[in-house]
Amino acid sequence: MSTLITNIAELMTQDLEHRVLKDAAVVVEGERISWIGAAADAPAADDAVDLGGRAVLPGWVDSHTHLLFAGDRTAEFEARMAGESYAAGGIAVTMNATRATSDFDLTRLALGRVDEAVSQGTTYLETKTGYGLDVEHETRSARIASTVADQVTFLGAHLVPVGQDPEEYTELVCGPMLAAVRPFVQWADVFCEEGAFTAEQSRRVLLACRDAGLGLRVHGNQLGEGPGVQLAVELDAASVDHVNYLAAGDLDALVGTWTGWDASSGTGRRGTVATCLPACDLSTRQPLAPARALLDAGVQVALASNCNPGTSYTSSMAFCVATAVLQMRLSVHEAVRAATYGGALALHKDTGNDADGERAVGSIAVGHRADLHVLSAPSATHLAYRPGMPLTYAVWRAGKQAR
Ligand SMILES: N=CN[C@@H](CCC(=O)O)C(=O)O
Ligand SMILES: [Zn+2]
Repeated sequence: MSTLITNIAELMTQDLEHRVLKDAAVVVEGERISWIGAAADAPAADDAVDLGGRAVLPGWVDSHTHLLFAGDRTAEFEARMAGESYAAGGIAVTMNATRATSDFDLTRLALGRVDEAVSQGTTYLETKTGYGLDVEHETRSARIASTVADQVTFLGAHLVPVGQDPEEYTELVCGPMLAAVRPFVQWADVFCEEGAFTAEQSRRVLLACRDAGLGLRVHGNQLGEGPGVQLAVELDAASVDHVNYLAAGDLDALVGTWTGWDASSGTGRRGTVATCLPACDLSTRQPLAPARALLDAGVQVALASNCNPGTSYTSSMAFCVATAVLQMRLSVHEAVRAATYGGALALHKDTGNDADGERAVGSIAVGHRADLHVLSAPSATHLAYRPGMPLTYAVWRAGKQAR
């Protein structure tokens, strides 16, 4: 079954050539894109959809979320808006509420959040554990996460539960907890920050997870200058996320990871993606991550929602893109790229085609997964020009219309 999607005013492919086509069309066949080009040259297909001059982008790739949680932290948010600072301790409030919730309800809550994200144009997403914080509840979160998200990250090292010895807890994470979650996860992450895990504890967790075959990511430099970025670089992590406070040398270290990468062919030695989380920066009143400086220096950047109940209770990638343009000084093309191709790079899903059956996401090209986001607007510029407006008109996810 093939579908011709035509009368596209602007097709922002985010492919390796950064092509933006005008008056374009796309053909979707099964779960894959089988053709793109000028609408006038489009081949016949079984079915046709006329988009009436709207813009099409790749579906958002949200590479950093925490969707496995119950409860609400409105009071903490209100206190923050009244001048309190964010501190990692709030995670314990969500841990208690999450542990007290049934499997059925935790699944329903997570699925509801995925639906919210998809209805706003997200077509591929990662989510993390990290609100269970014992073997039983981390395993349950990982298992449920594997049924609702495209990729799952083990974040047992999110916070040391109150009353536990940090060293003993770190050993638990590296040993029995890791063994129990392993069947359900692809990645491991640590919150390497004052009040959470030290560099030494974080390194121990990441090395154990790497030995178990997991890819690595780090929550780093969110609340102050710290060792997170350097640790991510040292261990060749796929991404370091937050990056609000970069010390002298952090930017250079990140740049250094990309020296073997050929951006024009998408080949070579991958570096560590800097994932910026603008909705979180605003909700915690932290300085916005220096996305402009990172891009200018040659670092690959992703934008993600960091949807979680503490620091960023939104899955709106459009809000992140608008903020990146309006306040972080990215161009619309750069911001959309970071929220699509950048997320795919961070999740190692930027390559793949018919030959290997592992379909790339985050860009529109033949053989890639048919993940398309149609805007109620003639160009992607409207995402920043009309911030906060409901601009998602239609969504195709793996070739199926999801909205
Ligand atoms: N910083 C660490 N983890 C989350 C927040 C967790 C919470 O406060 O519930 C984040 O990415 O911002
Ligand atoms: Zn996070």
